[in-house]
Formats: sequence, structure tokens, C-alpha cells
Amino acid sequence: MSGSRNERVFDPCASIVLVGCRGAGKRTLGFMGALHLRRRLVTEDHYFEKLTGMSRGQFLLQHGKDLFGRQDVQVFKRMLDNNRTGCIIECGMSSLSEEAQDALREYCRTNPVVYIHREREQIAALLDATDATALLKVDEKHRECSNFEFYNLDDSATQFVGTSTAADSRQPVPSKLLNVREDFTKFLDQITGRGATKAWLESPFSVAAIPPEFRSYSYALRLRLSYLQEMDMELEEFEATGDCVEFIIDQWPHDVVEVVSKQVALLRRKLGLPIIYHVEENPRGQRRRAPEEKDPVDSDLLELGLRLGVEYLSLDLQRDESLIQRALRYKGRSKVIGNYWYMGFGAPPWHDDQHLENYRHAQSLGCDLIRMARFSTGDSPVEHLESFKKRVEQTIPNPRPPLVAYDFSVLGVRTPLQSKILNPVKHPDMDTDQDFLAIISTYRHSYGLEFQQFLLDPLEFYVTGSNVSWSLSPAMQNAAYEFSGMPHTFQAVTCSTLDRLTQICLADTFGGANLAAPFKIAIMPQLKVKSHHATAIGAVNVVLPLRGKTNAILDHANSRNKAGAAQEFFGDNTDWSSIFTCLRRAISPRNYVQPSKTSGLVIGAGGMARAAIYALIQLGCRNIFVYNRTVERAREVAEHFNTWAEGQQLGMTTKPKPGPDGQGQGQVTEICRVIERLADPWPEGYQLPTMIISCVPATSLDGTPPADFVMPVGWLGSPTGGVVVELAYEPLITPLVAQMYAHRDQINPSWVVVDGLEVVAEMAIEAFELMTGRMAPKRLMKEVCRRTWEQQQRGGGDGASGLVL
Ligand SMILES: O=C1C[C@@](O)(C(=O)O)C[C@@H](O)[C@@H]1O
Repeated sequence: MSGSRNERVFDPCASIVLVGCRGAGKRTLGFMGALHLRRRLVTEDHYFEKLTGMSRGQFLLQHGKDLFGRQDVQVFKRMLDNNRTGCIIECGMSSLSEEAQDALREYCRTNPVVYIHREREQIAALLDATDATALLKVDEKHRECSNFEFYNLDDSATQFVGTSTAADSRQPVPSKLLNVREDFTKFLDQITGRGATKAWLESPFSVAAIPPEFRSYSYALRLRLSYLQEMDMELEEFEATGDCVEFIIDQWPHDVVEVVSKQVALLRRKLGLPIIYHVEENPRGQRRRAPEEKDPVDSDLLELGLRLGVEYLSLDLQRDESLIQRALRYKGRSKVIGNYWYMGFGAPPWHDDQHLENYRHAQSLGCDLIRMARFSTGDSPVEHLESFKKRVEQTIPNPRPPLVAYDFSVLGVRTPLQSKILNPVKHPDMDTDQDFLAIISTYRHSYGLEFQQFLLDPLEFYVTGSNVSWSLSPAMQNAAYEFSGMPHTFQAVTCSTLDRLTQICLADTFGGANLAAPFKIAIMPQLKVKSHHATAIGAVNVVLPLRGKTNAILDHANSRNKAGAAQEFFGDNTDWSSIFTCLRRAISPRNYVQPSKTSGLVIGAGGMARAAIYALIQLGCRNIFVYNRTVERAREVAEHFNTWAEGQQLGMTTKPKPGPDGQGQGQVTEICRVIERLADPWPEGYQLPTMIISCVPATSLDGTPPADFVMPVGWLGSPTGGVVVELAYEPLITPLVAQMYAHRDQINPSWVVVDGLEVVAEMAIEAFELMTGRMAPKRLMKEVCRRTWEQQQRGGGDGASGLVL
């Protein structure tokens, strides 16, 4: 048996077709998808009108049902044919006809055709009852003529950002669609294959940039469907308790497709981790199924996982050959983990050639990873497993698929550290009776053991600057270390000389530092290795040591959490990315950035203002306005970005460029413009701002009066509202935040306000992930952030706890 051709890897630019029942959300998703991938949205109705010169309703009236039917299908086929690349195509009612469905099936050979699946109750609530029953019945056909599936999860059960509601009740509530957009854009990144590359290019040290199998240590949280269906825990409680989730299907309710699709969607949304999708052949405690019963069902379920675009498909290579071949043909961009489980007594010992043969066979099938687990009765010492791994390394040349191999017994996985990658783990509150691997260890425990066994080292992390004694970072970071089983420490060190900072960084146990003023800019010339974001902004706020043995980034990334002399230091800027994350999360689809139209406003001209401008640029905004009390400084910042943007050839507004004689000559491009006075009207010809970021202190600093910035009322007229991000949190309710709450309550409820604690928590989360390479316990860090701040307000808690050097 050898690998079969992968039938579902398409040209990354191939147009993506959306099919599904009326009310499934195709139009909204199409719109979001087109913006995300920067593609053209083609809708069936619009295309019909373009080709025939009249709407479908008019055509039907004028030409009757038969001619309309024929015309409709012709238009449909031309729509597909003429838009093979670069589009998102939204299908309407025509996809219900057989001829159109044949055309879609044909299209599936070259393009992704995504069936949009929405809960029946949701669709029924939107449509007339009789309509709904009929439509849902024929909707099943859509599944048959598609090759992907997106489960459009209802948003009402999830938390909203801010408290905004739409002014116009006929429009969807903007914040309601935020999760859906996040889910759908990730899904598109996965099926077009751009996800991992994008993350790597964006930030090679980010958690998303390195897939779990390439991390130095990684853990797979095992979650069984039977458990998820019954548990009384919230899915959110599993956050950051593994590097990926192994979702195990171990029961087959009558509506298994619905149940499984929904569960995958929920896991994605709530945990944001890659999914390993596994269909278990013989679950513990379940009736044994005959091969003719189980093979077709399981084969369909494996295909469902691949249609849902899971990151990994776990495939048992001891199963029926046609089931294996079907899964391999349908693989698409999911990675396949080929498994050999030896579950009973008499499993061949690790030095038996059988295992090496199995490895070779899995490799020849095209498996991306190979997993071997063996039931052991104490007959196989740990060294046997180790020498088997060495044997694989020595006999099979690179590139060879990563290997996961361990022994397990009735008591569970023998030791938690047998494999470096994808070690099976459980949640501490989980009972795992049903799991034949009887997981004994949690992520925290397993990861902690790496330190106890000196494979990793306890390190010291810092926030440093001239005024950091009240920083909330130590509380948040230390809580996150404790949660993840890391013996690291994080402290605030007040210092303001580069010499002292260098001394801190040169220690063998230095893990990384968050920088505050005056270091963010001053350190730039000292750092040879910086992210391109930090270079563009001209400031660094995170420094980490590079301890890789080679110059490869992966090597450096995987040397985090280890002590020793650093070869170099890497500087990055998470100020911009945190602001970016907060804006992206809060911006409603109606205010989605349109480069030529959307306006952004930044208040201030310091380091944070630079980061805010950069965040707006990265969001695609090309009309950025800067206001600062000292106009000259605003001009400098604007100049910095205009020069940078010119070098990058970013599209933006133009203004006449003065020639040597002062006369107009040609055009210069401008991405940033300065607003000189608050009393000025909003600049003519530009939309009112929908993204506003305030980067000025709300308390008096160094004797200078607080900025006390509030928006001029004339600038607040965006009919679709927008987002205000306030960076200050002393006090939390700054004059701007108070003004926006009142404005939202009384005038336009579509504004979302993000307060300073949300942003500072996001900064700490991103810094944690960058410095440790591990997923941050976000909810915990946010909670600790608020709690610590409240304690500080009351004058209690640890308060000003930092060292002064
Ligand atoms: O602005 C901040 C906040 C911070 O100073 C803190 O105290 O957590 C840490 C800095 O790196 C970051 O840029």
C-alpha cells in the first residue's frame, strides 16, 4: 500500500465558493472572507443582473418559469467559469438545481467549495416554518456537492466585547459577529494554507508560528466526545492546558455529524488551539462494532474532520486499507498523524524490526507525523524506547516525519516525558476512566517535570524602566508561570541606565525583559536582531536572549526556557500588536477597514502613539490623523511614518509636493497627517474616525498637567460608531472613557470602548508568549490584572513592589 494522490490541495488563489441554505450566513461570511483575503466578492444575484440586465425577479416575471430556470443555471455556470481565481463566490438559490450541483461537483476538483452549516434551529428561526423544513431537506444536497464545511456557530452564547448594540435593529448587532469573523478567517487561512506561513512571517517567535510537532516540548490535551457531552465544566477552563487538543470521537449519536461539527467549532472558538481529530475504533465501555458496521461510519467521520479543515487527522494505520486510502486522498492541507497502537499483551518490544517497518510504511503513505504507542506490562525498560528512537534517526534520512512514541500500562502513560512532542495530557479536574491511555499527567505537571529534570532551567524575567514600580506585569507574569508549571520569576526593576540594563541581560539566567521608558528607543542601536515591526516603529519593548546553537530561528525559539550565555538578543515590539489585537477584536464588521475610506485618529506623539499608528497601518488604514498638544512632535511622528510608508510603497492619500522653487510639482504620498487644534473641524474630504487610540497620560507626570483629552463633539459623528482604545488606566475611567460611555449610552450605541487594563493585559499576554514560547493563560492574566489594579487602588496588595537599581 502506498500513498495516494492528495485531491484537495488547490491553488492558493483558487476562488472559494460558499453554498448552503438560505439563512446560513453565506453573504455575511462572503463579505468577511473577501475583506480578509483581499478578494472580490461575487454574488449570484448581482452576477445575474450583470449578465442579463435585470434582476432574477424581473426576469421571472417577464420570461416565465421555464426560461428563467434555464437562464439561471447558465448564469450560474458562467459565474463559476469566469471567476476561477481571486474571488469569494456566494451561491444563491440556483445551487438547489441538479444541473448547478453537477457544476459544483466538477468545480470541487479545482476549487474549495464550502458548505456553510448552521444550526437547524437558527435557520428555522430566520425563515418561514414551511419554507425552512423544505429548504433544510434539500440543503443536504449542498453537502454532497462541496468539499469543505464551515460550521457557523451561533454567537449568542459567547461574550461580547464592550456593551455596544446596533442602532439599527435590522442590522446584525456588530459585536455579535466578531467571533464568527475570527472563526471564519482562521478557517480560510487553514484551507488556503496561508495560516502557518503568515504567522511565521509576522512573528517567528510567536506561539502560532511554530507547530506543536516542531516545538522542543509539546502536549496534546485529550478530550473525548463522550466527556465533552456530559461534563459540567466550561470549555474555556481548558485554556492553555496543552499545545493542541486531541478531539476523540468515541460515540455515535444519531445526529453525529451535527454534534461533531459543532464540537469542532466550539473547541476552535473557545480554545484557539490546533485540533488533532481522532475517530476511535474500539472505545472502552462501548459495544464492539462489526467491521462492516464501523468502517463506513468511521470513514465518513474521518472525511468530515478533513472537510472541517482540522489541523491534524489522526489515522490508525492498522485499520481497513480502503478507509486509510480514502482519508489520504481527501487529506487536503490537514496533516496526517499515522498511528500504530499496540493495545494488548504481547506487543512486539521496541527493538523488534516491526516498529521500524511500521515507521517506514507510514512514511511511504505520506504521513506528516508518526505515532506509536505500546501497551507494556513492565517488559520493556525505558532504554528500549530511547534506542528505538535513535535507531529511527540513524537509519532513516531526513526529511523524516517527527516521531511520537511511548509505552503505556493500565495505570496510564508510563512516564509523562517519554516523548518530547505531543505528550498526552489531561485537565486536572478531568476524570479519565474512559481513556485507554488513562492519562495521569496534566500539562502543568509534565512541563514542570522538564524543569525538575534539568531539561529546562528556571529563569529571571523583568520589567524595567525609570518608573515601573507600579507595573501590573509582575503579578500577571508570575501567575502565568505558576499556572504553567514554570519555576521562573518576574520582577520590576527601576533603573534608567543602559549599562545597568545590559548587566541584567548578560546574566546566564536572564529570560527576557519588558522595557518601559527610557529604554524603548534608547536600546535600538544596541540590538542587532530586531523584528521588522520594531524597526519600522523605531522602538522595542521586549528583549529576549538568543541561545540557539545555530543561527536558525527555530533553534533560537526552541532554546527559550534554557539558561546559558546568549549569542545575541532579539528585540520586538508588542505594544503595537496588543493595540492591533484590541482594535481587531472590537471593530464591528460594518467598520471593517476600507483602506481608501477608513480614518483613524491617534492622540499623542510618544512611543505608544508610534505603536498605535503602526497598528492602524497594519489593519489597512491609510488615513491616519495625529493630534498632540505639542504640534511639532506630532509632525515628527507623522514624518517618520510617511517616510517609512513611501519606502514600502503603501497606497495612501496624495498631496502636491513643493518643488525647489516652492511651486507644486508632482505628488507625495502621505499616510499620516497632523491635526493642529482640537477646535478645527474634521479634515475635509475624509470620513469621520472609526478607530481612535488615546496614548496620553490621564494623570500628572513630572509636574506636567494631565492631558485630560476628550473628543471634540464634531469628530464623533461616525454613524456606524467605532472603537475607542484608551491606553491610560490611572484613573481607569479617564475623561475620554467617561465621555465615550456617555456618548454610547445617549447618542450612538455602536461605539465600543476598550479600557487601559484590557490593553495592558494584552501586552503582558503577548510578552509572555514571546518570552516563553508557551500559550498564555489569558483569562487568568486578565483577571489578575484587574485584581492587582484594584488592590493598588485600595493601597493594599503588593503595591510598589519592584527593586530600585
Ligand atoms: O507599556 C508597557 C507596559 C509595561 O510598562 C508594564 O509595566 O507592564 C511593560 C512595557 O513593555 C509595555 O510596553
